[in-house]
Amino acid sequence: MTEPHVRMLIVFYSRTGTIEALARVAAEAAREAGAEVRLRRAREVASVEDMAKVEGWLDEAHRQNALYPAPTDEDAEWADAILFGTPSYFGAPATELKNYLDRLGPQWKRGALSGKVGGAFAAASWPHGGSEVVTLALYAPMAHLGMVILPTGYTDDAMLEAGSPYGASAIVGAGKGQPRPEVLDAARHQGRHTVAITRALVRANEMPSRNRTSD
Ligand SMILES: Cc1cc2nc3c(=O)[nH]c(=O)nc-3n(C[C@H](O)[C@H](O)[C@H](O)COP(=O)(O)O)c2cc1C
Repeated sequence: MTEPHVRMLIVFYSRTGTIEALARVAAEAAREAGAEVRLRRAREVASVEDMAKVEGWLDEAHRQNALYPAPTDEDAEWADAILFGTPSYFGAPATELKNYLDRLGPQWKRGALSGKVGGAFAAASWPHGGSEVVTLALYAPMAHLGMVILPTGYTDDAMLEAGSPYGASAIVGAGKGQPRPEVLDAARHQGRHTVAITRALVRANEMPSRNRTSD
């Protein structure tokens, strides 16, 4: 039997590269599992003047924005599965990512995302710095959009080592740098797992937004 084609959108916001690293390996693993992946970085909403007050922010934004297109509403409609990645900012998801979600009103109205698989992953400086909270916070908009929320659970040892039952999660500490290999494994697992479950729904013809014939 031919495997159904799975389309995955990964939308992330990352200021210093941690979430970017998780998003990249999740995308890589999803592609290896046969999915077509669009990797998109939500754009800044702060003014250039305010960004300039934070060391390195503008440089990182330029670097990452040259690599990843901004997410569009068409990306969300195209996808069968969407993974959202965000840092914890005072225990809440990044405004930049939320701003993308907040532009999906027309899609919500048409039920255009209903039945699509959704998941989230996060990063924080400290073990209790909010990575689980922000992952769960993203479940609410996914529910409003009618998505099939997919936690990772402990479906792989990688989630015991470095994830949470909700999704991959990086603790970066005071310094910056690449996430630990265990964290990258958890993100890879989340990418693969999301493709497997999405593929099953596509195969079962349980992807309402794919079957829609008119608005
Ligand atoms: C405005 C702001 C608020 C933050 N609040 C928290 C926090 O409440 N708890 C925490 O552990 N880390 C906090 N951090 C650290 C970020 O979560 C951390 O730098 C981020 O997860 C790294 O991801 P990135 O490299 O993808 O940007 C905050 C960072 C910023 C800029």
